[in-house]
Amino acid sequence: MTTPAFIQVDGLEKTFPGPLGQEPVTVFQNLDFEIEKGEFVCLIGHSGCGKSTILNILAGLDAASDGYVFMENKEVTGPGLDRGVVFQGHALMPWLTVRENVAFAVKSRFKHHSKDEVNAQVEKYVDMVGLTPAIDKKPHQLSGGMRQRVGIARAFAIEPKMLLMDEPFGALDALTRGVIQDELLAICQATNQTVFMITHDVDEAILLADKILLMTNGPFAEVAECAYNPLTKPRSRQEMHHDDHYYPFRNHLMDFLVNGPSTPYADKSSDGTPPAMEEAPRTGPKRVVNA
Ligand SMILES: Nc1ncnc2c1ncn2[C@@H]1O[C@H](COP(=O)(O)OP(=O)(O)OP(=O)(O)O)[C@@H](O)[C@H]1O
Repeated sequence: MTTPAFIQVDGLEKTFPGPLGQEPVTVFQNLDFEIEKGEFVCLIGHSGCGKSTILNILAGLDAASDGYVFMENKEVTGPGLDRGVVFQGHALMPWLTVRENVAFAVKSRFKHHSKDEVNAQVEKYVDMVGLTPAIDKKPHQLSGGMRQRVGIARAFAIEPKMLLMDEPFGALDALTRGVIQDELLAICQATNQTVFMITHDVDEAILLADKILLMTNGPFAEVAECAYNPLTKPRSRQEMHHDDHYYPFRNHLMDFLVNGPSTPYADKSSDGTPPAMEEAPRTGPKRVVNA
């Protein structure tokens, strides 16, 4: 008998009631996928295909219309502190300092921790995201990137079995985004964290994910492909474009987003070598031959 995956999603479907007098809308259907412990999974797909709804169902914040989510063989039926969620808007409490915001989550998760234990836990994770100098500041005294880091520290500080992130870096400038991606990668590698993350950024997915779920457009969206990241680990933003798989894999993901599903990446090269680059269409001017 095979051991069930850490997260098992079976036949997930979500139908929302339509606006007054209109038919209900099935946003996605027949979703089946698995997440192994310690795996980093990214979900990509166009706006409206239901990515946030899926994440909310995994978090237990929304209910599926059909199908199931199991975590460690137990059905997910509501929110729980075994799952940490990071949204695009960091959702910090503005009247609390960084320390107090993170401590609030730690105290809810570890009810029997002493004051010193809570403090130690808070300081460990605030330090991990490089915010020790700002630990006693309030959110309005921080930049957007710093606030997002607090959200990440808070989610990690409860030591969740699974971290769920909905476009956590979507509102950040490219430089800050890169720095926090590197931090996230380092923390995930150090803690073997299981992560499910939504992103619109193909390079972010290639850098961070072990596997990438590719969703078709809604309504009736489905996961068309589960693409395993062929780039060797550890990956870095600075080096990953030198990996032979980078451009073929990136092109595959971009082609999916532009043209829809095609041959799965794994089937394009069965022997582990990168598939040959598809030749770009020749659009240059035709050579005029003088008669
Ligand atoms: N509570 C709701 N009631 C009715 N329709 C909803 C509700 N929540 C979401 N929807 C619809 O479900 C669809 C999927 O929404 P969702 O936010 O999950 O998509 P998404 O893929 O995350 O989009 P984006 O990439 O733009 O964030 C959208 O068409 C949205 O309008």
